[in-house]
Amino acid sequence: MTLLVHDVTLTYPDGESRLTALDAVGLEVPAGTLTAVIGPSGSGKSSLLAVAATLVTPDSGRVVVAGEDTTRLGPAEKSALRREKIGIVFQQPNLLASLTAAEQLQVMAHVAGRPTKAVRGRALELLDAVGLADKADKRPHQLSGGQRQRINIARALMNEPAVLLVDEPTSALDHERGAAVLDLLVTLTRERSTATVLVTHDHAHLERMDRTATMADGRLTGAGADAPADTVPGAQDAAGGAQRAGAGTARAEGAR
Ligand SMILES: Nc1ncnc2c1ncn2[C@@H]1O[C@H](COP(=O)(O)OP(=O)(O)OP(=O)(O)O)[C@@H](O)[C@H]1O
Repeated sequence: MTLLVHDVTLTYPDGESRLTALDAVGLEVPAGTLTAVIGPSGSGKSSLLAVAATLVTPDSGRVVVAGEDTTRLGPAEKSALRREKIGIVFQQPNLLASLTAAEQLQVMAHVAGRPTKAVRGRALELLDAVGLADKADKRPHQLSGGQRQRINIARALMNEPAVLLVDEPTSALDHERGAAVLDLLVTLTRERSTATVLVTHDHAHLERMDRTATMADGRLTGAGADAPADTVPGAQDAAGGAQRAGAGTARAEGAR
């Protein structure tokens, strides 16, 4: 299992007490599949992505990325794991105004310490994969909102992540462009074998996702975490990885 969130609870300070944002949440995402997470505002979707991205440490539970139990890692190790194994697509593209489309991607390889000659070629290949081969030398202000979001997605894939986390990628797009971006995410998930989690309010295209999990009041249902481990493709790998890390069984039981 490429991404495994196991029995995760996350609370935030809330006056005198604490607010439970994630309540015993479990999520299993095999490589090459896409899980959509839906749910009302405040139900915990962004918190789930932040925990899966290792940006927020849960109160309890485990997050296993490509066999690595991230709960055992220090801050520097987590940063390295994020750079190498996790691609994150935020709602807003946040592209750098002075860089061309190709440079937006190339800079990711530099940040990850992979400034090889092949970087430009990989950036161009990814721009081609998102339908922007002819925009490599354009700057953000020369591109439409949909094109900027495609660059945002290509940029997240630059370092060949095992896990792709996507937060509301269609919220600023019209229906047609939103549908095209979701189609693209499904195609890239298959082609690049990423374990993809997509938070969306856009219910129109959910039938194209492999799974749809629903978040309500910090609890998640339908995320595959209630399936027996031996029926989920790749689950044995996750169990091996987790056990090597000394973390016990990899079966997630949070979603009921
Ligand atoms: N940094 C924080 N400090 C305190 N409470 C927080 C923090 N972040 C989120 N919360 C609370 O945790 C709960 C879950 O929030 P979260 O943002 O994960 O939900 P969401 O489903 O992503 O909502 P939305 O769709 O509006 O983005 C909410 O009650 C929210 O107010």
